[in-house]
Amino acid sequence: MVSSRIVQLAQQIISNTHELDSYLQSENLPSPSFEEDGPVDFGIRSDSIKKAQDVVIDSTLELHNLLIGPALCLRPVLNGVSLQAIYKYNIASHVPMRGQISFEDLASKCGLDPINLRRILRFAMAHHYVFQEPRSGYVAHSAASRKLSEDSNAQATLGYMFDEVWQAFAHTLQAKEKFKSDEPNESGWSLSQHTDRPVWEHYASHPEMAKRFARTMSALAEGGNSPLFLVEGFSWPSVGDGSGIVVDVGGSKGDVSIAIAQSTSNLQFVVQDLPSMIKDAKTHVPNEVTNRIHFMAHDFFKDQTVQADVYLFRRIFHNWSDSHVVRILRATVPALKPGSRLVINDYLIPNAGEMSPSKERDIRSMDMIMLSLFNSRERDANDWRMIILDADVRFQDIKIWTPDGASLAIIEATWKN
Ligand SMILES: C[S@@+](CC[C@H](N)C(=O)[O-])C[C@H]1O[C@@H](n2cnc3c(N)ncnc32)[C@H](O)[C@@H]1O
Repeated sequence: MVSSRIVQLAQQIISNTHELDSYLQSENLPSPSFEEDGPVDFGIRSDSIKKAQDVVIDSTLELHNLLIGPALCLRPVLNGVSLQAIYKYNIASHVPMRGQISFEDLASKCGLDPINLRRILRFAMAHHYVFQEPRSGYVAHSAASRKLSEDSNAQATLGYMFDEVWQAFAHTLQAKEKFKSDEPNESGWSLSQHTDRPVWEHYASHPEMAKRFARTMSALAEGGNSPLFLVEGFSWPSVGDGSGIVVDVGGSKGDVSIAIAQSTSNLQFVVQDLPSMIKDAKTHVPNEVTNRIHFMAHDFFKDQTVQADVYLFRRIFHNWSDSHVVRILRATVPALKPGSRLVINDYLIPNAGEMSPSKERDIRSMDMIMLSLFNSRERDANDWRMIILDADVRFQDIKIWTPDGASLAIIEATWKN
C-alpha cells in the first residue's frame, strides 16, 4: 500500500531528525531548546546536515498545515501587540539572567500594570517562546528573550518590525486606493507614519529611526543574508587585477565593504550613502582595513562622480519601483569606463514551486514587505535582465547566479561602449 502524504512527511521528519541529532551529538553540540541557556546558533557547519534541517523544517510545516486544515490556515497569528510591548518597554532587560522575577515587580520596573503585563507575556510565551513561567506568577528568560536582552540588534529588529513594518501592512491597501501610484512616498508605510516623504528622507530627520534601521540590517545579515556569500561568491581578486576600486552604492555603515576588504589585500572601497547614514560610520571600521574604506555622501539619483571598476548595489534595487531603478542605473553611466562592472546583490524571485516551501515563504514575504514599505518589488531573472537593458543597452554580458545557501543572488553586467 502506498503511504499517504502525511505518513511520508512523518517518515522524512524522523529520518532527517535522526541524522541531525547524530551530527549534534558527534560534534558535542547542544540539542535545540528554548530553555534560557538553549543555543541560538546551532553551530551546524555541514552542508548535508543543513539540508536535513531544511527538510525537517519544510516537512513539519507542511504536516502541521495539513493537519490543522484549510480553515485554520486562514487564521495566522495576527496580533503583534505582545512583541511590540516587549520592545517598547524593553521588558527583556528587566528580567534577571538565570533568575526569576514576579509579574508585579517586573510590571513596576517597566511602568506597566501587572494584569496587562501578565497577559502580554503569556501571549508571547505561548506564541513565540519569548520568556517562560517556571512557577506560577514568576517570569524567567527563554533562549529567545535572552537573545533580546543580550543582542541590541535583535531588540532593534523587533521594534522595526512592529513600529514600522506591521503598521505599513495595515495601511497598504488604503495607500494603493488613495494614491494609485508606485512612488516611494505614497506607500502603506508613508500613510502609517503620517509623512509625505519616502522612508530614507524621513530617516534623515529622524536619526533614531535611521539608527534602528541600520541595526536591523546588521541583524538580518545573519544566515542566508550573510555578506560572506557575496565575499566568496564573486571573484574580487579579478577587480582591477586585485587593486581596483569598488563603489558600494547605498552601502550604509560599510559592513559589506569591510567584509570584502578583509578577504582581499589591495582593493579600495568608496561607501556612498545619504549623509545621515554615513555620519560616524568611519568609527566602526576595523583598523586593519581603515585605509581602504572611504565614506562619501552621495545621492544615487545624482550623476555618479567616482570612476571605479565595480559599482556594487547590495539590497538597493528591491527598495525601488522599476522607473526609479532605471534612473539610479542611468545616474551611474557618466562615470563608467569600458569594462566597469555592475554587481547587484539582491533577491531573485524563483518560478513557483522551484524553492523549498520555507524559502519560498521568505522571499514572498520580502516581496510583500517591499510593496508595503516602498511600493517596490522583488524581481525574477527576466525582470533583472529587462530592467538593466532598459536603463542602457551598453550594459552587457549579464550573468545571474546564487551561491549555494545564499538568500541573495549576484547579478553582474559589464559596460561596453
Ligand atoms: C536596504 S539598505 C542596504 C544597505 C547595504 N547596501 C547592505 O546591503 O547592507 C538601503 C540603503 O540605501 C540607502 N539610500 C536610500 N536612498 C538613497 C539615496 N538616494 N542615495 C544614496 N543612498 C540611499 C539607505 O540609506 C540605506 O543605507
